[in-house]
Parts: sequence; C-alpha cells; structure tokens
Amino acid sequence: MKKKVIIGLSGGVDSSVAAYLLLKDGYDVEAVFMRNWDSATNQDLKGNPTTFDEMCEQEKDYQDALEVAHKLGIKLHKVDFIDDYWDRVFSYFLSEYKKNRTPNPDVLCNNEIKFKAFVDYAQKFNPDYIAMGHYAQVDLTKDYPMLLRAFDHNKDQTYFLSQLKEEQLKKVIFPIGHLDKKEVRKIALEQGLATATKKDSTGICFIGERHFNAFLSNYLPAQPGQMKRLDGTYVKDHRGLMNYTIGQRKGLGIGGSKEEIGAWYVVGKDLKTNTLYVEPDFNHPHLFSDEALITDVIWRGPKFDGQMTAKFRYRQKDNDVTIQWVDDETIRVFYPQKVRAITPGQVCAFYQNEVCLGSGFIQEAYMDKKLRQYS
Ligand SMILES: Nc1ncnc2c1ncn2[C@@H]1O[C@H](COP(=O)(O)OP(=O)(O)OP(=O)(O)O)[C@@H](O)[C@H]1O
Repeated sequence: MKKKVIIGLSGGVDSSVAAYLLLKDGYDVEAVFMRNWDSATNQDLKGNPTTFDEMCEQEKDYQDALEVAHKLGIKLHKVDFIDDYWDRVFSYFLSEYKKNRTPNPDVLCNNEIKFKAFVDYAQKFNPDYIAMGHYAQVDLTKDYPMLLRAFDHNKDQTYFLSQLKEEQLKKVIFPIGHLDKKEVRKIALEQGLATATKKDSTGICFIGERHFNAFLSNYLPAQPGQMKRLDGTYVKDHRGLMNYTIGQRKGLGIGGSKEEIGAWYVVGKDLKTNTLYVEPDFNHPHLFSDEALITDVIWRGPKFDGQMTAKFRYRQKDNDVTIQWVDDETIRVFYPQKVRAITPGQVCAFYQNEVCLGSGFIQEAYMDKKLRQYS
C-alpha cells in the first residue's frame, strides 16, 4: 500500500516541485491550499476597509496551485485559517509592535498554522506524512526528530522552523530540502509546471514589503515623538517608535547619502519618553552587545550548556556563542566577540553544525553585564 502524504501547495515553485518529487517517490499525494488572510474584509480597528487589498495575491496563488495540481493529477483541497491566523499570529504580531518590539510572524505562522491548524485539518485524510516545500531537512531515524539545515544554505529556512516541537516534526517530509534552488527551478521547467518561473514570495504575506509602515498604521495609531542623538541633541521628529528597528538605516529621512557616508542609524528607543535615538555611525558602540536573554525556548533533544552557534536574525551568519540554561525555557547566551543590532522580539535560533537545536525569543541584550540602554 502506498503511503499517504498531504502537502501544503502554495502556488509557488517550491511546493509544486515538492509535490512532484513525492509522486515520483511513489507516495499517494493530495494537496491543500490554505487562505490565511481575508483581503476582501481587510479592516482596520474601526472596521474601515484598508487600502491594501491589492497586496495579497492569494487568489492568483490558488489558481496557480490548481493548475499545478491538475498537471500532476492530484486532488487539491482548499481551507481557510483566517480566524486562526488572526487570533494566533496577527494579534501577537500587533501586540509585539505595541510593545515596540520587532516580531517575526513567519516563525509563529509555522508553529501555529502550517504545523498545527494545517496538520489538524489534514488528519481527516488519514495521512502517514505531512509535507511542505520548505528549504530544510528532517532526520526521522534518530531517537527524536532532528531539524537540519537545507542543503542550499543560501535558502535555508530552519530559522523560521526553529520553534517546532519534536512532536510537530515527527511525521514531516521536506521533499526539496536536499536540493538547491536552481535544481528546483530546473525540475519545474522540465515537468512543465505553471509555477516554474514564478517569482519567489518575499516579505510577510499580508503586507508585502513596500507599505509596511502604512499597513501598520491601519491597526496601531502612530505616536510621533522626537528623534535625538545619544547626547540629547534634537535631530527631527519621528513617526512613532514602532516604525523603527534597532540598527535600521532606511526611512529615517536624515543623512543617508548614496555613498553611505553620513548615513544615520537607529541605535535605541526609549519607550518612557517616546524618543528614538539615532547616530551617524553604522558601528556605533551602542548597537553592540555581548550577552542576551532568550525566553520561551523550544529545544529538540537533550539540553546542555556550552558552545554552539546562533543566528539572532534570519540570513545572519552563524555567531559562535556559549549558552547557559537558566530554567527549562530560558537561556543566557554569551558572545564576547560582540554582535551588532540584536533586536528584542526576534528569534534566536541555535545550531550545532547542521542541526538546528531549537530557538527562543530575544528579550534583552547586555553589554559588559549592563542591560543595553534604550534597546
Ligand atoms: N497558502 C498556502 N497553502 C498551502 N501551503 C502553503 C501556503 N503557503 C505556504 N505553504 C507551504 O509552506 C511552504 C513554505 O512557505 P513559504 O511561504 O516559505 O514559501 P516558499 O518557500 O516561497 O515556497 P513556495 O515556492 O512553495 O511558495 C510552502 O512551500 C508550502 O508547502
């Protein structure tokens, strides 16, 4: 009897090729397309329609997914997780922004939607496995499911999957995790899949990158304040602290000449006085820390203190770190070489060589044992 797999088909090239590879490997495959954001009822807090309906291309994606499913001869089911997404991902996203932290909704989307709501829904088809087109690998042959980096390190998505618990990974297949993106596109072209040349999706689905601040202002009222240098010199007004992230250069509207000389960077936020601190120095000492507190840690396999590597944000190179467990869900992480712009609210993912051991959320960063001021 063929093993049954339910795959998340997004209308992108990666999951299209993943579905094809599963069929090639002899699985009985059915696909599910999910809608997480209702662009038709995009509303702000007062119930007024927002102006971002055009940003969500979900309907087009669904048509692409249908075309791929048709070509591969597999069934495609459609399901809405709009309420779950709102309750479990978007409200967290807003509440983090309210606290002036910089959340990562993609991590939560994996935990709460793709590997929870989706998996629960898929149970009605009695699957042996769940598959996704993520760039990651899972080793199910060990005592516990191990999450491994993708073969294509440049596309690796383990950072976003790092909060998955062992039981969430137990029956998961990532069919393209051992391929690089070029090969994936090549297979898609060879198989004549409609998504073969489709652009990769970027940014957060419900926003898109361009109108981020304007999008946010639909949900959270802006609270303008003053932009100052650390010595207290007034620079100009800011649009609201939540629109800025530590280390950010773009969008300040000061300096920022093309040659990078004279560019200004966010070096701190003071919530009490609603002040944004900026300095014209990419490597300003105020941006650096050598220790951080990580909470709500999810860990796979045995817990241990010691050396490993960590990423404090997606696409960052691995940093050498030493960790010390404080309690079952809290870690202190040390990096005497110092790291720039560690941002509260972001995920810190831990690695030992190719294995992603787990991750948690950055609460605070310290320098020389002192809490980083205005972080
Ligand atoms: N709307 C959706 N419906 C079903 N599955 C989805 C959907 N969005 C994402 N997924 C699943 O999650 C995987 C990773 O999603 P991500 O948003 O990172 O897309 P991606 O890497 O651009 O992949 P793709 O090219 O397949 O869109 C997808 O490959 C797919 O398996």
